Amino acid sequence: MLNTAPIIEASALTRSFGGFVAVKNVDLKIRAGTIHALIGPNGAGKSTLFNLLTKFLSPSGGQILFKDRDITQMAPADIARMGLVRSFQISSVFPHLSAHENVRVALQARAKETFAFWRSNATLRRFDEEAARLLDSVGLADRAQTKAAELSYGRKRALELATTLALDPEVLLLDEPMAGMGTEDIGRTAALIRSVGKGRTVLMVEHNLGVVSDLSDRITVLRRGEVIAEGSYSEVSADSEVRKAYMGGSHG
Ligand SMILES: Nc1ncnc2c1ncn2[C@@H]1O[C@H](COP(=O)(O)OP(=O)(O)OP(=O)(O)O)[C@@H](O)[C@H]1O
Repeated sequence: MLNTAPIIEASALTRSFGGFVAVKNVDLKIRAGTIHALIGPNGAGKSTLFNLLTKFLSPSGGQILFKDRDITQMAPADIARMGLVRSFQISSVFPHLSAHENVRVALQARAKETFAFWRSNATLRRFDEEAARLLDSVGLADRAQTKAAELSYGRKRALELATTLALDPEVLLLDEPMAGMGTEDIGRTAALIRSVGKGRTVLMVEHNLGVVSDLSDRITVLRRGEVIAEGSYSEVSADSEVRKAYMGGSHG
């Protein structure tokens, strides 16, 4: 799997804010079918790099290829349509709709683009069945009729994942999926990411190194906007530069 072709390939990716270079000449290959994590101390440039790859920020220089197509100048909605979908911090959940309705809305939004006759009863039934299947896959079958606003934090995020999966992404981009979660939700969400990662590519920024070591096939470590190491968890955690970066804490 680690030898599959890169599905995302960034070269010499750079982003400056005024005179400050937050991401500097980053070369990055995300291989198809892998779970790939971006880590590094605070201020290392992880969020900036993630925002560049998901097209929430424009690069100051460099290039991003997705399945060999140049997406450097494309908008987030366009790359989402191509199968590169970002979850957690943007996917919207409607608080007053039930979990089931939220997933159905996401399924309908996707179908609208492909089927002209999506309102037929048979199609609506299919949406209901598919929504139930997706809720089940994220462990929310017994909360299907609960309003999103009434779900616990961890379950809300599981619902966000279900609405993202409704778009059937080829690449799932997760921005700190464990942020703000307690131990129990972390365990459940990690299992969820592993299961939805089967047959897809996952790129995540994550601070919880236990989760990173548990889930990731490959890890890229950033410090001060540059890649300082890449490899498996055991490789990067044995790297002296990585150790130094983490010892340096927030000054990384
Ligand atoms: N919009 C911006 N304007 C100015 N500077 C920015 C902006 N966004 C990020 N930076 C700076 O770029 C550097 C990298 O920030 P970034 O948020 O990408 O790091 P990070 O690795 O995600 O950090 P953390 O782990 O704390 O979230 C920081 O020094 C930050 O202050």
